[in-house]
Amino acid sequence: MSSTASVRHETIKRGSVWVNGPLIVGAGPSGLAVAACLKTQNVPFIILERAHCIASLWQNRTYDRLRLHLPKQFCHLPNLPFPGHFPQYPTRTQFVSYLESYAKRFGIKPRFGEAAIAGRYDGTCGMWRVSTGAGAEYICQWLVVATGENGERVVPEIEGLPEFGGEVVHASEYKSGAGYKGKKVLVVGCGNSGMEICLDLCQHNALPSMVVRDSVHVLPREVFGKSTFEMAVAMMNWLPLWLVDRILLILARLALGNTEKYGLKRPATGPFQLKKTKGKTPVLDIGTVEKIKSGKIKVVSGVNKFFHGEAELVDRRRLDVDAVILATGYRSNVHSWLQESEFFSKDGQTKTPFPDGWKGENGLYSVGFTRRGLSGVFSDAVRAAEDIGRIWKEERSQAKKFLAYRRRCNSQL
Ligand SMILES: Cc1cc2nc3c(=O)[nH]c(=O)nc-3n(C[C@H](O)[C@H](O)[C@H](O)COP(=O)(O)OP(=O)(O)OC[C@H]3O[C@@H](n4cnc5c(N)ncnc54)[C@H](O)[C@@H]3O)c2cc1C
Ligand SMILES: NC(=O)C1=CN([C@@H]2O[C@H](COP(=O)(O)OP(=O)(O)OC[C@H]3O[C@@H](n4cnc5c(N)ncnc54)[C@H](OP(=O)(O)O)[C@@H]3O)[C@@H](O)[C@H]2O)C=CC1
Ligand SMILES: O=C(O)C(=O)Cc1c[nH]c2ccccc12
Repeated sequence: MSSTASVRHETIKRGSVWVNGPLIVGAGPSGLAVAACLKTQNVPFIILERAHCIASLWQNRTYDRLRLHLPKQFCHLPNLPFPGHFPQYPTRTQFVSYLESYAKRFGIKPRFGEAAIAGRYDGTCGMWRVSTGAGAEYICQWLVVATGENGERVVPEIEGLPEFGGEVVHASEYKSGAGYKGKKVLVVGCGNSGMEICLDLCQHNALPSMVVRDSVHVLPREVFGKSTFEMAVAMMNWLPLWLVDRILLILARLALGNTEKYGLKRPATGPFQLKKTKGKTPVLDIGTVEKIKSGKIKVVSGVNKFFHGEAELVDRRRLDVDAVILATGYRSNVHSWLQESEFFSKDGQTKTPFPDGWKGENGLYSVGFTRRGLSGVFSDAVRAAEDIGRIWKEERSQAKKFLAYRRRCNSQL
């Protein structure tokens, strides 16, 4: 007994922080949402954030013209709806100001500049131990992973890119097309980022070409003035997913025409089925398809390699290129710091599908790994906080009983 205690004592660093309540890693929408739900139950917590602000994805790694692309009723966090004057699709600035007031309303004060760099479950003491780049170690009974599905950018290694010579940026560094007037810009990737960046470039009189290396589902953001996403969600209550997908593809054909004619080949699996199984988000079009049809945006095949000022495509064509924007997506960073393989899969997503992927073993939780955007964040945060709150209260009442018992025993001595 005493030897175990001394081993434990030795392995716990002098400056370690024992967390009273859960440790939340990440202060994006997910971290803030779970923190707010804990606050409403008076459960204490510590929240770590690697950046120096909340919601760093939204504040630092998105472009100026970005808006939420799902209607606002699918995007607010628990316990605080968006202000009534917000439009149907709030702007990035509005969303950030909502998150700022959310943090303020619930008194959430993240520890900024603290990136989790290592985390593991210590079976000896039955606690999670998380080290940060700032040199601290946090020891906690509950660990909530809220670092996001988009924690790191995906930057492909394409032959010759270092020799290209022109500007190369990832979509997360792109702010606006203002500096690209008259430039031939190759946008690699045709997800929502690539499509919207091309549109932005067009509107700033640049000359964008968009790489579509395989296939993509493009749906109109609205059909007959109604949100396509909202319609899909309503249909899913009554119809199987394959049928919802069929209907959506018919609507897309009516609204956008045959997009395959313009190089936008559709995947064999339907758009929502693909989102569910592979996490690949369909593009919600806000005008890019029109620009492709009018030839203002060129669709090109995959890139083979780069030369100085040029790109060679898979179809052997050569393009003159002034700048490259890699709209090649993001990945989770969970495996770069958390030593765990039961709950999180190799790609840093949770193994159990929605809505049950929020709880692991030994006090491990995840919020925001549902492949369902902000509506998934809402669902996970409420469930995780309720579960932690319940256990927290049970343990506290047991501890209180124990202390009262000790006091009684002491007074009888
Ligand atoms: C351009 C873009 C637009 C989007 N638009 C929509 C939309 O309209 N609707 C929608 O529903 N979803 C949208 N999404 C999906 C988006 O992921 C969610 O909206 C939302 O940001 C998820 O919140 P999160 O807190 O889980 O992740 P994030 O917003 O990524 O927040 C995670 C936080 O954790 C921090 N962090 C990461 N790693 C560490 C670490 N090791 N230690 C400490 N802190 C760490 C990050 O700095 C960040 O602040 C969009 C995504 C992108 C990229
Ligand atoms: N609110 C909004 O309006 C917006 C929302 N978002 C969301 O942010 C998330 C990330 O979106 P996004 O940044 O577009 O990332 P995505 O992962 O959705 O798309 C990445 C794209 O890059 C392509 N790609 C990756 N590597 C290469 C390569 N080596 N060569 C050629 N193409 C490549 C992919 O092709 P392939 O499919 O073949 O792998 C895919 O087309 C999504 O969930 C999206 O919905 C993004 C922007 C705006
Ligand atoms: O924008 C995103 O990344 C999202 O994850 C939001 C979202 C969740 N489910 C969808 C289905 C179609 C388009 C966007 C989304």
